[in-house]
Amino acid sequence: MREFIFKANKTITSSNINLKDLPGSCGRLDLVCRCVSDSLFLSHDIRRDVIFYSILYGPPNPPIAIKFVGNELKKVSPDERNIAIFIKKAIKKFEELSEEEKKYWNESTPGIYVRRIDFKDLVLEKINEGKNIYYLHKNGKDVYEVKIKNPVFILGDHIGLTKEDEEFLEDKAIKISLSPLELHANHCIVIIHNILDRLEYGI
Ligand SMILES: C[S@@+](CC[C@H](N)C(=O)[O-])C[C@H]1O[C@@H](n2cnc3c(N)ncnc32)[C@H](O)[C@@H]1O
Repeated sequence: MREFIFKANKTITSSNINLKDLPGSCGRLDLVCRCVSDSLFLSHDIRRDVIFYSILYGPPNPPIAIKFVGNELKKVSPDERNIAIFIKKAIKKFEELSEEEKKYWNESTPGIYVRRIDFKDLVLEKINEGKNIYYLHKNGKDVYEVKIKNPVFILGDHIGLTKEDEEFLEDKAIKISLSPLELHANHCIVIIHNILDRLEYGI
């Protein structure tokens, strides 16, 4: 199983999503959609061994976490607009829940769940599940020097993680680098998949 957590610092937490303005008024929702697409979709297929989380921290009601489960997804297609429609449905579902219900994962459409949980608590949950946490960062240890097992990969958005998040991860995550260059988060996901695919196929 490969898992990804993408922290979206500015992404809208209301279902009032303008599908014609994902980067602007939706607070870089386009980045979230690209990460969903690149983590879960193959050509004419879905990666069933992937769970992708994004935690949205934009106004008006943060944080909202959305989970995409590869082996349960139905009807979602890889284009940004289609994914944004499903995120809009998930946030609408969230808005209709009671405060108690919001504490747990609630399915909005097949394979897509929504919940109130912050970044740190989600990371702690993953550690409790026995996962290993890898924080993707340009200045980390070279990826080829690290043994990746049972992974959850943490990615920042255009702003990156806060200093506080990084301090929190300090003793919980292995910081790994894919390149000396600053890459887009969705491109990092593609590279990680390729490295792990090649290992799995013994190449
Ligand atoms: C556009 S970058 C973030 C840039 C932001 N200004 C910063 O300083 O963190 C988006 C995310 O991709 C990941 N990333 C970017 N370049 C990387 C690299 N060379 N190796 C590993 N991860 C990288 C990091 O998780 C980063 O937070």
